[in-house]
Amino acid sequence: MDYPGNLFVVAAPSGAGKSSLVKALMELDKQVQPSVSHTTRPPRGQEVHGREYFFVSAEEFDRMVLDSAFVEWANVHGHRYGTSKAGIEERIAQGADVILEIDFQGALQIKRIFANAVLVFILPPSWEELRSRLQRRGEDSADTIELRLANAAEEVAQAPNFDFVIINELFERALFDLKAIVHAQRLKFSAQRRARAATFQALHIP
Ligand SMILES: Nc1nc2c(ncn2[C@@H]2O[C@H](COP(=O)(O)OP(=O)(O)O)[C@@H](O)[C@H]2O)c(=O)[nH]1
Ligand SMILES: Nc1ncnc2c1ncn2[C@@H]1O[C@H](COP(=O)(O)OP(=O)(O)O)[C@@H](O)[C@H]1O
Repeated sequence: MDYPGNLFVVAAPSGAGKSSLVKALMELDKQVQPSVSHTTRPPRGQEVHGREYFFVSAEEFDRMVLDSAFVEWANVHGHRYGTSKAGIEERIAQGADVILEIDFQGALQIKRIFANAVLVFILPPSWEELRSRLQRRGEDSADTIELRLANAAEEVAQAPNFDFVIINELFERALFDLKAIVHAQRLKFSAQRRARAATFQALHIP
């Protein structure tokens, strides 16, 4: 299905900086809207229900799975996370660009469903820096940080399956790269849509 809006998917190991980059991108580019996922993880300090996530019980998540409410969902670091169909399909159908901050399993599921989705993987500059960012963020217990670091190797191994990889060393540089990717892909897709429409018109295909 070809929608007028575009889907961008950003994945990264925990602490690499994806939430900070996506938030900064949306401040610079008002055409990009967030997809708010549902999760069974409890909220962190400043997180607000409906802003970072919809925080739901395991039972509610089960119900949504049974109702086929998710376009994709996955188990990540011991909790379940899912992207609701309602959250994205209507908006890309109306021409908005939607950005999903999800794990690699979800990203690859999205690419199977929406072949035009643009997958971006964010890498930290080193393992040491990843650990110190998680510690500096100060939102997770030591055990949670260790679990996230232990899972990071498997996640990083998926980077080659993505369309673009950004190393988030200097924040402003990484933000520039993300902005450039979104801008270039948007131009490419809109040129393709125009070319397709012109071809259909020339061939009198309704
Ligand atoms: N598959 C999938 N992954 C998600 C979704 N929402 C968030 N995630 C991922 O779940 C992982 C944990 O997210 P979170 O608990 O917010 O921790 P953070 O990555 O340290 O900020 C991250 O890799 C997120 O990208 C979703 O809807 N689907
Ligand atoms: N380029 C960077 N240099 C230094 N610190 C960064 C950089 N990018 C993000 N951070 C910090 O690292 C921590 C983790 O970033 P966050 O966006 O929460 O990561 P993620 O969403 O990938 O888990 C935050 O405290 C954030 O301010």
